Amino acid sequence: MIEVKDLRVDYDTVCAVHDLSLEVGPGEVCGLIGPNGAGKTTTMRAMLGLIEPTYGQIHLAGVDMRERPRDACRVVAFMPDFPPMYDDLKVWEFLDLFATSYFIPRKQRPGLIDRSLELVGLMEKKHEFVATLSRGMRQRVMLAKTLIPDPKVLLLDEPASGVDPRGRIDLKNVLKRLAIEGKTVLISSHILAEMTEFCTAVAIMERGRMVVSGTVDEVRARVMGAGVLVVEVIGAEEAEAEAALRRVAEADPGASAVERVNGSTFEIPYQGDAEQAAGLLAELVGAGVRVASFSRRKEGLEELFLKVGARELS
Ligand SMILES: Nc1ncnc2c1ncn2[C@@H]1O[C@H](COP(=O)(O)OP(=O)(O)OP(=O)(O)O)[C@@H](O)[C@H]1O
Repeated sequence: MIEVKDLRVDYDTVCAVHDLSLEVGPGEVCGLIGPNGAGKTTTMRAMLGLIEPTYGQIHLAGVDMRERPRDACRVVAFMPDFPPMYDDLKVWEFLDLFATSYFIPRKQRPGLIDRSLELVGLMEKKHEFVATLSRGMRQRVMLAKTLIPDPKVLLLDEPASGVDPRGRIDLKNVLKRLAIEGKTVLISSHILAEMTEFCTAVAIMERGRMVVSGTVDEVRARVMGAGVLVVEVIGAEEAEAEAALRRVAEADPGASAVERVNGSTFEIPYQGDAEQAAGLLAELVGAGVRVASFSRRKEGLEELFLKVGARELS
């Protein structure tokens, strides 16, 4: 678990992080999102104990980074965006080198190396030279290296940059597995669209401040307000269907006025959650509305970020 409270970091005359608070729970993958210079790297460096904050509290898996930095460093691992790699080593040798530097006894190393290679889906490359790997594979080897000491908290700086779509799917699957194992993952990025694929939570920063944070759905609801239900009814009974649709939907406390977007397709601004939307669908069908399709349209993080940015600037 990551708990940051009222963090401030100054570089001489520049205040890079202002009174920032953030909580990320176990099993969560949180995207730390912001434009260049927002303060993402500074926040991560403070969390790793590499920069002394001006003030503020940082707890990683319950350990106070400022009071017990050595213990905190044992529970956290970091993957930088362009990590140095040793091309003339084989993948397993590269991992063995790091396992040695973590003081892992020789007998335990092969098992740990295999486990982390399996987690990132690169077992078949174990005996290949690092030089022969693609950018995406190198990222995954770095991730395997980061996983060797079995950290509870992972900080990943731009892990998807330069990785092709196949590599991103692999990364997404790895992150899912880490979340299932109960790890707490914080990923910094300014590639917003990709974060929608990877993250269960987001923390949006601008000019050193946290603009909004929470699970993707919470942030979406807070920033964007209602989601929208898109309902298509079968055309033949359109007029009747429309009347029934309006009657049922407008009685639902989560719904606002029904709007026809074209022919037989309607949009309903909707505050309710998935459970309530399912209830509304059942009611529509029960009232005889012949529903051809029913979906919840959610805004992507990119729209969210634009909206937050616009609000911040206004
Ligand atoms: N060593 C430093 N000395 C002085 N100012 C710095 C230093 N490092 C960063 N800054 C400033 O602190 C602010 C936050 O920078 P930071 O690198 O944390 O942002 P970022 O969100 O990680 O940006 P990017 O996406 O470009 O990596 C910026 O205004 C930057 O110019």
